Amino acid sequence: MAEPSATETQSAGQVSPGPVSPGPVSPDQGSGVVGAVIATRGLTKRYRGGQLAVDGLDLTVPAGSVFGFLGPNGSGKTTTIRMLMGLIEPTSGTARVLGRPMPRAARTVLPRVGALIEGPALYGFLSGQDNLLRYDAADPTADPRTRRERVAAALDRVGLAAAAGKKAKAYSLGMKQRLGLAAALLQPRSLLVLDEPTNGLDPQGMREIRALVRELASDGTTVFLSSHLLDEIEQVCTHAAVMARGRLITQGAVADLAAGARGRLVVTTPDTGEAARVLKEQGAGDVVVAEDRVTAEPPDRDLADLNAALVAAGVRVRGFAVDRASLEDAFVALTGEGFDVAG
Ligand SMILES: Nc1ncnc2c1ncn2[C@@H]1O[C@H](COP(=O)(O)OP(=O)(O)OP(=O)(O)O)[C@@H](O)[C@H]1O
Repeated sequence: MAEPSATETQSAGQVSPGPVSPGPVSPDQGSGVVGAVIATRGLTKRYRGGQLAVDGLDLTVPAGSVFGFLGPNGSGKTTTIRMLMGLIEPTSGTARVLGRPMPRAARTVLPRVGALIEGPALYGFLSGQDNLLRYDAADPTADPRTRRERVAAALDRVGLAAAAGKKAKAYSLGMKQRLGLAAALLQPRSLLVLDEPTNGLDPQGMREIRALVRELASDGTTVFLSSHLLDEIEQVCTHAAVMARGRLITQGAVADLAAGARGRLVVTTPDTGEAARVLKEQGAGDVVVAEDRVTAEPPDRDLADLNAALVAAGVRVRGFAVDRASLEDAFVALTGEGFDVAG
C-alpha cells in the first residue's frame, strides 16, 4: 500500500465509516489481552527513506481507559496512530484494534472508531452545522432521515449548539477542534483516537478540549490521545505509554508510572550555599539553588540522615520535603534524559 501524502493524511483527518455494517465487535476478541481495545505486538515501521519511526512496539490499551500516548516530537506517535487506523502498513509486527487485525479489518473496525488526526478538515465557508451535515452525508451507513437530530446531538455534546449557525472560519481554533470532535461523534463509538488534540490551542482552548475529553470518557468510551505535553497526560489520562525515538519506554496506569520514580528533594533554608554543599557531600544529585530553596535528586538512603547532616552542619532548615514524583521525573529516570519538547 502506498504511503499517503501529507495532504491525503489531512483529508483522512476524520476516518469516515466504511460501507460495511460494523456488527458486534468484542474488544478483547483475539487480541490475546483481555479487555484490550488496542493491542500491538512488535509493531514496526521503517519508512522508505530508511527512517525507523516505530521499533517493536508492544502497546496494550485497556477498555474504558483514557490512554495518553506520550512522547517528544518525532518519537513515532503519529506513525503509530496511522498504522492503528490502517492508513499505512506496518513493516512488521501486528496491530489489533477492537479485537480485529489492522489494516485488514479496517472496514469493520473503523465505523466503531472516531478519529481526529492532524486537525479537522473543515469548510470555512460553511457553518459548523452544515459541515457536520456534509460529514454525515458522506457516511453511507447514516440514515438521512435522522441526520439533523444526529448533527444537533453531536453539536450539543461538544458545546457548540449556540454557535451551530456560525461559519467555521469564524470559529476559534478550540471551537474548530470541538467541531472535529463532533464529526467523530456522529455515530456511537467504542474508541476515540485523537492525535495531539490540543496542539496549537491557547490555554482556554486547551482547557475546553481537556474537559471535553474527560466528559467523553465518563460514559465508558475508550479514548486514545497522543500528546507531547506531560502535564496534559497527567491531568486527563488514566493510563499512559511513553515513547522515545520510536521505542516504548514504559506503559501503565499514570499513578503507577509516576510512583515508580522518586520526586525531587526540596530544602528551604536561608543557608542555601552550605545546604547545597552538604547535599552534594551526602550523595544527592543534580543540586540546584534557587532563591531560598535547594532542590536535588535524593540519594538512595534514609532521608532522616540527610536532614540530620544538614542540621549538624549548621544549616537552618525551614522546610524539608520530597515533591510528588511527576511523569516527567519518571521519564527522566527511565531515559536518563530530559523530556525535550520542540515546539
Ligand atoms: N512519511 C515519512 N517518511 C519518512 N520519515 C517519516 C515520515 N513520517 C515521519 N517520519 C519520521 O519518522 C519519525 C517519527 O515521526 P512521527 O511523526 O511518527 O513522530 P511523532 O511522535 O508523531 O512526532 P510529531 O508530534 O512531531 O508528529 C520522525 O523521525 C519523522 O521524521
